[in-house]
Amino acid sequence: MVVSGGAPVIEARGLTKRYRGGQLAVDGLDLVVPEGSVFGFLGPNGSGKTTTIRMLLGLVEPTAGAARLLGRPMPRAARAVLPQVGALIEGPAQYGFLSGRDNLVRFDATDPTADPRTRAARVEAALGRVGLGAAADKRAKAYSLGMKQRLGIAAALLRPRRLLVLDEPTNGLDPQGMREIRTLVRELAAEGTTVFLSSHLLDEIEQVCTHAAVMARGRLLAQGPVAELSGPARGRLAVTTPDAADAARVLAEHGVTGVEAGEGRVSGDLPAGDPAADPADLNAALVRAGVRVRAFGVERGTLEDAFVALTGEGFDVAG
Ligand SMILES: Nc1ncnc2c1ncn2[C@@H]1O[C@H](COP(=O)(O)OP(=O)(O)OP(=O)(O)O)[C@@H](O)[C@H]1O
Repeated sequence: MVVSGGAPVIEARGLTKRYRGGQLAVDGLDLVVPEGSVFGFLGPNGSGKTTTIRMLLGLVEPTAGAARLLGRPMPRAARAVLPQVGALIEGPAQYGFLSGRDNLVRFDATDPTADPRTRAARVEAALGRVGLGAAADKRAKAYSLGMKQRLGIAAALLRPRRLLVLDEPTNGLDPQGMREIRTLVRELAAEGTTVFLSSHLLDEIEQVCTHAAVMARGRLLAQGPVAELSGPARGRLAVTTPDAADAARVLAEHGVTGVEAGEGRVSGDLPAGDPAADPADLNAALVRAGVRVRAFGVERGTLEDAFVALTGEGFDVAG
């Protein structure tokens, strides 16, 4: 995965959308998506993700602000830029009575710039790309939801793309289907495609994305590399030991707070802001005191911790 220092693949400045009814769906959004990233656009239902994606792709006119895609202004440069961008918005549109392959043939034929002589090869490559080669002759209506989603992505990948935009690609999928999509996203990223995907599922973003932005009620709360967003967020120390009571005492003596001792396990909060509190020293202190340590680690904060810290509320994953 190459995250280069080049121009951002997506850049929004003060991007705002107020719908005619007066609803402020997106409010002054500043967004920077680095090339080569898998960028998670995270927010509860109704937080403005789809509206943002539509503005980025030039499908909805912003009320204020500006968006650039692949370094070019949108929607002005849409004709030059969009051929390099694959998008899957609001689920795949497919003909159930056609096979997966014939769906792609049909879709490819709607592209006036696609050479009919190389169509078959293009379609086979796209089917292989998403792992539908073996199921290519099945009718799409017999596909699982995950397969339908992959067929939709295959359609977006009939041409080489610099950027792939996926709006809630795992919505409604079972765990197996989600895994398939995650694997595909990772493979595409490894080949250098920047992937921008929206989701209301925190752990999904955490598992697949290098970068993320967090939206709530039309506003951007935070953005950056996932590791920076979720950690250090007050790492919690976790020690696995048969001597839990002794370990708890030693840790407390060394400034660890909120110590909890359970069966074979002790956890606690590292002394905040104390540069002398190196976890290695705590481990050494345990060993000196004769505590037998089976495992010793600092648990990173999760994106959910970060979200709760940002909003003061839980992440509503309903719907
Ligand atoms: N065409 C429209 N006209 C008026 N209001 C709209 C329109 N589309 C969306 N909205 C409103 O704008 C807000 C943001 O909606 P949007 O679909 O962008 O959010 P989202 O984060 O993508 O949510 P979801 O995951 O449910 O699609 C919501 O309150 C929604 O009701």
